[in-house]
Amino acid sequence: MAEVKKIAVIAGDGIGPEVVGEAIKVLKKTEELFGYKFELEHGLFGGIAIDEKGTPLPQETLDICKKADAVLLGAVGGPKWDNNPKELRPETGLLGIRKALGLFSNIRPAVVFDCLKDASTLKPEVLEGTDLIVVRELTGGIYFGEKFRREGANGQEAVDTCVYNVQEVERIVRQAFEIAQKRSKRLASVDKANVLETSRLWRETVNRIAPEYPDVELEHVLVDNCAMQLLRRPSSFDVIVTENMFGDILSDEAAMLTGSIGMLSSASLGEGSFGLYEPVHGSAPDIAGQGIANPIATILSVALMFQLTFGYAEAGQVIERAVKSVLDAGHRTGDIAVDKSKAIGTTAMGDLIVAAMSR
Ligand SMILES: NC(=O)C1=CN([C@@H]2O[C@H](COP(=O)(O)OP(=O)(O)OC[C@H]3O[C@@H](n4cnc5c(N)ncnc54)[C@H](O)[C@@H]3O)[C@@H](O)[C@H]2O)C=CC1
Ligand SMILES: CC(C)CC(=O)C(=O)O
Ligand SMILES: [Mg+2]
Repeated sequence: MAEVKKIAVIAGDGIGPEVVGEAIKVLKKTEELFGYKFELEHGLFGGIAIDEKGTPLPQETLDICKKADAVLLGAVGGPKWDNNPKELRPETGLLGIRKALGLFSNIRPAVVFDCLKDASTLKPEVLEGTDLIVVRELTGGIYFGEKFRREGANGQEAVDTCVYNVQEVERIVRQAFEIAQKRSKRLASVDKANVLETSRLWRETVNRIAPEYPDVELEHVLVDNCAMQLLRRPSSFDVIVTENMFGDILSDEAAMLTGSIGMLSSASLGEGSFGLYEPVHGSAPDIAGQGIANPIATILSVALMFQLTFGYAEAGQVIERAVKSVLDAGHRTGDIAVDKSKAIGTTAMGDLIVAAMSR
């Protein structure tokens, strides 16, 4: 009898419940195929938690997450709550849950499926062979630094501070080197060391650690140049490691190599095997409730959960193969369809992927 794995399921807002629903079908199919047992416990988070509990991150949701082996998250936020920053600020929402669960590392793979090259704005020959991972520091930097307003000589001023300590840089950089060692052994460290003191500390730390990983070829790339090179030579990148805000921006850019942000999965990890898995995209209020969201990012996040938290490598591959075969067969949600009139909906895409799952 397989050990029961506890998964906290936080569907969230907007398209969150729609895409998470399809990921749950994939979990159930995996139980059937492999005899695994998943115990799902649902928690409220984000706008829906404000509406029902008066706070975006209720203690009981945090407790459900802390008791679980992994968390599956949809997305949170939307105009109803974003317009009132006191209710759903990132600090009390996404940033709060990441910090509370000690998730300092965000792994965002961007893999270009051959059959989706037509969905990208880049030329197919530029995209050829693109398969990269952005490793983003997740609980430090400017998103977590002190922020305040003050009266200046020319009116109100706003201040955001960016702070990194050496230990925060070391742990994410080591993780990135280790990931690179298991892949093509190429690591690009992205910073703005020509301007920012935090980036100088970042680069010094990377250079100090690099000799411990002599088999990994290291390049330093300034973030503005990296934004350009991602479009010019995406396939030359293997693992990119960078600080919180740069990683946030570059991973959305990398999403467009794959054709749509609806394709990008992510894992947020801490020291142990516990992880939070979510699509890179947000709650997409513009398409919520229409049944047209692409569930693939969330489904691929389940594959990451199997690989990185549960050690169910084969089950992860079964999901990835199923996604590929459905796309190869020409099925597309609207975001990746060239001919939008032939696009299928969220549920149909989920059903096709489940039907294609086999050992
Ligand atoms: N992890 C999370 O929960 C995140 C939440 N947000 C929140 O989400 C809300 C909307 O933010 P936006 O800036 O609009 O970003 P977004 O990622 O929700 O949407 C950007 C664009 O991509 C499209 N899109 C996103 N996911 C898609 C999918 N699965 N299938 C097809 N199309 C998809 C949307 O329709 C929209 O046109 C905001 O409240 C924001 O704070 C934003 C980013 C991450
Ligand atoms: C609160 C933001 C940092 C969310 C976001 O854009 C992300 O994590 O990708
Ligand atoms: Mg983002």
